[in-house]
Amino acid sequence: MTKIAIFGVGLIGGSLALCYKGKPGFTVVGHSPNPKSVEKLLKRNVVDAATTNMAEAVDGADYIFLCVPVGMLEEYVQQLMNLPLKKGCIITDVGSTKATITESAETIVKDGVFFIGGHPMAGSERHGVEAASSHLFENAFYVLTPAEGTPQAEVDRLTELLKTTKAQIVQVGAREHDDIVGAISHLPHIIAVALVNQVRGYNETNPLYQNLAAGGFRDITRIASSEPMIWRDILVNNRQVLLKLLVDWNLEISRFIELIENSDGEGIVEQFRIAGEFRSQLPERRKGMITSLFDIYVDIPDHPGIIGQITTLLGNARINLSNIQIIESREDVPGILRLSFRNQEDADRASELLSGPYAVHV
Ligand SMILES: NC(=O)C1=CN([C@@H]2O[C@H](COP(=O)(O)OP(=O)(O)OC[C@H]3O[C@@H](n4cnc5c(N)ncnc54)[C@H](O)[C@@H]3O)[C@@H](O)[C@H]2O)C=CC1
Ligand SMILES: O=C(O)C(=O)Cc1ccc(O)cc1
Repeated sequence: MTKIAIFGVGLIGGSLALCYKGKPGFTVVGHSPNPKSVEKLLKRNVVDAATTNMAEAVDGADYIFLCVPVGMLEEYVQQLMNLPLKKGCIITDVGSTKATITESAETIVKDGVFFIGGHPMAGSERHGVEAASSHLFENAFYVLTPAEGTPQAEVDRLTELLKTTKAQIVQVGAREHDDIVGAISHLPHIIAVALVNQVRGYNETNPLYQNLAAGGFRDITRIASSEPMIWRDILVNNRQVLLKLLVDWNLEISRFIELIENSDGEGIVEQFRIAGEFRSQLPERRKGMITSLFDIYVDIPDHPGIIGQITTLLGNARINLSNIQIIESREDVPGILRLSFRNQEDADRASELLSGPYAVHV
């Protein structure tokens, strides 16, 4: 029996637990310092066992996943090293930053125990075990950042274990990871929050801002709803990278100020053109940092109750809808409904189910 211990059974820890729970040959133990959380984990059936006792959680564990906020990782590794761990046990984490924990854990971990940094590059703005899903990591990258001294055989062992998540496992240097993820995930979270707060300020004197802010504004600011404590730790931890990125961001904004000041239409067109060209080369349909949802479009006649009918059909078939949006609905034009799913399988099943009664476009 392979024993997996998970510390911090929230969105990511809970999703990992669900990947292994019930699979033959695995037993999953969750840890929380809070007895109420332990009760909740057992009631929700995401783990085989749960405890507030660290020693009990790691007793005989083959793998230990640290899924707590980034600021707590080092302390957890230190506490684990004061406990009797099984020889050959691999400790890994899921933190969104990798340089500091990979470097500090290398100096803390010893005696036949290994630490290998990890970052599943999938998630959402939601948090807590309620938002966990066994499908979360499917088709996403899962980065491992082993320190130089870590034997490749141990990295291979963890890679093999992680195949169950259906993620694509890749190895990247910890510092390189933080540079890249700083640019494609941490900076966008800052920008989304700053943009929402800018509009929130205008809205104080004119509530029409909020009423009209739909569609694109909602889409690009979804990640502004992320869990504050998780992001406090990420931004503070990756501060050196982020300070450089924010300087570059200021340069990008200054460029737009200049283009607009000069009514430089050609320059603006050029900025959109080069951005569009680069963006069109980004991998599609691969779950990334800013999770792509799997969308289908349904033509709907404009009559009352239609949305209820569609969501009931999906619910009866146990297909999880993650978002729903009416794109167009005027008297003279049939409406288009955008239905978003968390994975391709759900999108395909929904498409098949709905294409009987409705016209569906993928
Ligand atoms: N949210 C996301 O989309 C992603 C997050 N991550 C990383 O995963 C880790 C966990 O984040 P999420 O699962 O999103 O957050 P979450 O809030 O859903 O889960 C965090 C877990 O840690 C526990 N926790 C929080 N403070 C604690 C404390 N002081 N002592 C003990 N336990 C504590 C919480 O009870 C919860 O079980 C973070 O390190 C984050 O950087 C990685 C990939 C994606
Ligand atoms: O919600 C989204 O689109 C995200 O980008 C989620 C996310 C948050 C933190 C990570 O380290 C990885 C992924």
